[in-house]
Amino acid sequence: MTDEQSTPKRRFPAADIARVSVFAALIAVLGLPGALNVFGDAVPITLQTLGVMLAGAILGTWRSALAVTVLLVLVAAGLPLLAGGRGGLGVFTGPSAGFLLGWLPGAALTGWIVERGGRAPGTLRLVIACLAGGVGVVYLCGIPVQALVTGLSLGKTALLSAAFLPGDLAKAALASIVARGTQRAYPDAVPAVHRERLRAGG
Ligand SMILES: O=C(O)CCCC[C@@H]1SC[C@@H]2NC(=O)N[C@@H]21
Repeated sequence: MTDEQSTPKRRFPAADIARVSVFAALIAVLGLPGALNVFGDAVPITLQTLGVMLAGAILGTWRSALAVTVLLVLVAAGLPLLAGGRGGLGVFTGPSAGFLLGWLPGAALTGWIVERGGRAPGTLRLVIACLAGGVGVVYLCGIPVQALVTGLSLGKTALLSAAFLPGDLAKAALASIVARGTQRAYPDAVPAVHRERLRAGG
């Protein structure tokens, strides 16, 4: 019997715990440059969305969702891990709460598209994934909550959120380039389901 046959497969190997922790930490570190508040106190421009896209694109669906969950739990517990050194339960009732919570499904969808979505070749699939998850889903969760909390109309809030687009498009492009480089340099670091596609040239 080989070692592989005799050792029971762990549901969550140490390497995955390490990857999830590293990306939760990366999202936190990307908050260090600070928050740019273009609408007074409402929703800041932050580099942390780059970390969310990178987590989805490199870790895949479940691991990226877990990385964002770890970050959000630490934030809820009061750690000042959001851009500008914010944390605590209050941020989940503020104008940016929907965006913040949207990071979770946003990262997961990014990962899902990278792992399983469509037939688009590697880099294009990464760009589509980052745009759909890291921008589309995050805005879909964020804009209605911001409208509700601020009392502005949905249309006005959506219009205001257009200010995030140039930065978020640049982050999606950067995340795709970095993720593609990571896939090539460390094929064993990407989720198994996606590794098969990479081997097949996807
Ligand atoms: O720090 C927070 O309270 C959450 C910030 C959410 C920022 C949103 S995410 C999408 C959009 N892009 C940005 O750079 N900022 C907003």
